[in-house]
Amino acid sequence: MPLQIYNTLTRRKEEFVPGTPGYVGIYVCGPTVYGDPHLGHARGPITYDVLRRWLRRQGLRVRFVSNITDVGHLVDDADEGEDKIARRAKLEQLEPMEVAEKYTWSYFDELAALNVLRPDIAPRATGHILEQQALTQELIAKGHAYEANGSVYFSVNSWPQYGKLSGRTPEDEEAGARVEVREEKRDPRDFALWKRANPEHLMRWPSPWGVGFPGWHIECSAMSLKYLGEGFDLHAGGIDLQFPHHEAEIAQAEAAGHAFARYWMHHNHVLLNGQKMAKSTGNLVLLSQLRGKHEPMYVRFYLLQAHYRSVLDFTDEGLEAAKNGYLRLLNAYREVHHRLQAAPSGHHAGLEAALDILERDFETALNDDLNTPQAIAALFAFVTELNRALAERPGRESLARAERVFTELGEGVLGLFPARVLEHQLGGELLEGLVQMLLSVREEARQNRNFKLSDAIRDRLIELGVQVEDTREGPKWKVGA
Ligand SMILES: Nc1ncnc2c1ncn2[C@@H]1O[C@H](COP(=O)(O)OP(=O)(O)OP(=O)(O)O)[C@@H](O)[C@H]1O
Ligand SMILES: [Zn+2]
Repeated sequence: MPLQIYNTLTRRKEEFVPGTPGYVGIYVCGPTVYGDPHLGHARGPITYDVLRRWLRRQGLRVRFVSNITDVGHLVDDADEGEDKIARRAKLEQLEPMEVAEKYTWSYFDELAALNVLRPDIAPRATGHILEQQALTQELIAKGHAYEANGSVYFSVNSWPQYGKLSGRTPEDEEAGARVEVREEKRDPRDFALWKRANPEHLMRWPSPWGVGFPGWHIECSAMSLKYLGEGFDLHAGGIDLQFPHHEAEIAQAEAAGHAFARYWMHHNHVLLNGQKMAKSTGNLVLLSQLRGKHEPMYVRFYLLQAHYRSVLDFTDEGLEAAKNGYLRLLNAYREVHHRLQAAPSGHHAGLEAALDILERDFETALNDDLNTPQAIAALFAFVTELNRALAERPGRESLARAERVFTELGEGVLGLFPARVLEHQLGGELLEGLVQMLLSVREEARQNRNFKLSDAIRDRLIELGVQVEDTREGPKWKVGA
């Protein structure tokens, strides 16, 4: 069965067919960069990273675009209030651009530690002011936007399709609209494309409507169309963005006459104590905190063990369990690698059959709306069969295939075994072997009453920071005091 994904636009699973054979364009809404990234911020990037790797494995060329919001996102997510970045700049006594730069890098650094591939293009909103103004002008020219006091608003009333993504009706909106509405809006549902800047507003640009700054939603319509073109394949983001952000993105693009994304994916939230993890509420676990305590691959594995469309309530115990599961897979991978070094030529029918099943089940799982928990379950089932086969000393050809499958599916698609982890493990093994070898030479020297040599070995190890303790079970060592 070919790849099916759940398309929020049609509310059902659909076969994913790229608009241009062989090529896929993906746009993912990135963060507003005014704070250190939390665990919730990693879920989308890891989900769409697996999708990207999976599509690449089918031989498709993927252009992956994910933006950085560095202007225009106001504190209350609506059209009033301070800019989130400008507010942080005041608090930290930095330039708004310094804030954006600082948190853009902390975001990318954390994602790199999680083995998330960098986007092909990571456009910043402030670098695309002209494109946003041009789209705003197209909307005014077509009668879907109007200027009022130096701001420009999208006229929701002029676009009956508004609501098609979220399924919200105008009645829902009227009822939900905030009471105090800016008088310059003709309809409470209208949203800003361009905002007049008050004198104290730091981030400001000239425009045909006076000095101001872009609204939050317009950046994504403008930048996705610029880099991926009309009717691009897939747009993704967190479920909280479905309304109003994505609804507005669609309206802006389509009302201006541009075909927009054909598939929409939304990942569900990571929760903490039952509430959405969010910067604005401070209900969060920072990725940097987790990195201080755990190997980042445990975190990646933890997130992939849940399906992206279900909520995930974070707990330390859950992460601990994920660590054990991850190590089970890693140890199996290492064991295969280790056995391969000295195995004689030969095939093992049981192992080959288990590999056939793994490849089939893994593919079925990912093609079913990126079912990563099921793909991981296929890996676990394989490891059980592998351990059984290993007791029968399988030959080189079968072991080599097992290693290749681990590399291609475990690392290539799920991104769970970067070279860093394997080298660390292999480096650790080598170190253990070398120190043990020195300690046994020292033991032998002692038995031969060659104390000069045994003391010299101990002293040299101490100089290198290796502490040796003689216990009843033999010498033990550790690094550090
Ligand atoms: N708890 C979460 N779980 C999953 N995805 C999240 C979570 N929080 C944010 N995201 C996603 O991360 C991306 C960046 O969002 P954003 O910068 O608005 O984060 P935020 O922490 O929710 O900020 P704020 O609290 O200011 O709204 C969006 O795609 C958003 O849906
Ligand atoms: Zn967006």
